[in-house]
Amino acid sequence: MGAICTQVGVSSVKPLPDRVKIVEVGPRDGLQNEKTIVPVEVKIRLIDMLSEAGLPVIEATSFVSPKWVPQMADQVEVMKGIRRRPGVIYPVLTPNLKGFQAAVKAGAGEVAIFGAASELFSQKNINCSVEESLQRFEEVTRAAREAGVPVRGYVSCVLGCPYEGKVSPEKVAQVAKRLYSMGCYEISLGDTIGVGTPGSMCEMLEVVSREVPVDALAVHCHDTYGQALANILVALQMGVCVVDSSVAGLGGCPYAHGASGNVATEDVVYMLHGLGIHTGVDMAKLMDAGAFICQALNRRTNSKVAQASCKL
Ligand SMILES: CC(C)(COP(=O)([O-])OP(=O)([O-])OC[C@H]1O[C@@H](n2cnc3c(N)ncnc32)[C@H](O)[C@@H]1OP(=O)([O-])[O-])[C@@H](O)C(=O)NCCC(=O)NCCSC(=O)C[C@@](C)(O)CC(=O)[O-]
Repeated sequence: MGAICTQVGVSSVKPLPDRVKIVEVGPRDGLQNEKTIVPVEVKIRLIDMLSEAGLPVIEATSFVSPKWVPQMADQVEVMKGIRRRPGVIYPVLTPNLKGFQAAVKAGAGEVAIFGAASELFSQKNINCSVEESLQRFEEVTRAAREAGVPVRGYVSCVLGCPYEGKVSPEKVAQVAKRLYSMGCYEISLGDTIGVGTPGSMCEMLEVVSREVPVDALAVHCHDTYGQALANILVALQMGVCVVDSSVAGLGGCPYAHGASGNVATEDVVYMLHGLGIHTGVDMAKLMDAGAFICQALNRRTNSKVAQASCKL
């Protein structure tokens, strides 16, 4: 794999972008796995602090079954309680038509559908095969088109699966292409369990970008093995300009046992600003949001930048 990637890397390295869009997933991916129900006022306050910090996209909640993910059962209250800042997008997860209809009714202006490149993960996460999930997503994208609602698509397990192990880049490309063809404007490639390395990220992106234009791709890295920032940097070098992250590094998928949090937004912003890349994010306000949610959860931050700043 190393040899393949060295070749790919040389031919694919692009100048770093001037600007990167950060998709903040903390209120959804960050909180969905919390065992104790987080009060709705805390979720609303967190989302409002993140919008005040300049995050352009904040994934607010999920319209999934409350039996599957009890932490997201207050989705309607969250959507009604947030102070919508002009220009900020607040997407929500919708696994099927029922979720889509509920999301629109609650005022969602954008939704995300979430598939996987692994059969077993798809079964555990949304109780259906990959093919069945794509058929459900066709229904959602059709309804979304009629309602004028933009749809983002996720592919999970792009660099490895907690149940199947290695996942082929070709399978990732196939699912990403289907989501893109059905109308998703952006495809977020999820390293759900954080096992990827710059080598496997590079190889996967090379294969996927043959099927989906690179400017429609985002990366969504969990930091289980401490590789997330390195993987993001490689993705930027390959032309990706959209990065998902979670304030304070909160999170993990309830159906991906052992997966740690997403890469911390503070750490991504620190790296990007250090590279001279514009994000529109105010680091001080972002740190306040991280401190707020860590205090509310009685949790130490997973952000290295926030940890270092506390020592100053
Ligand atoms: C997809 C289902 C619903 C299938 O679940 P199912 O049990 O197969 O669904 P069903 O159609 O047989 O319905 C069963 C019950 O669920 C209800 N139901 C059905 N749909 C909905 C809905 N939308 N909202 C609310 N309720 C719903 C439905 O009405 C029924 O209620 P009952 O009659 O028993 O009272 C379920 O498996 C589910 O909700 N899964 C969600 C799992 C989830 O949220 N996982 C975490 C997000 S993915 C992730 O974190 C990865 C990501 C995106 O971050 C990227 C990465 O890191 O890789």
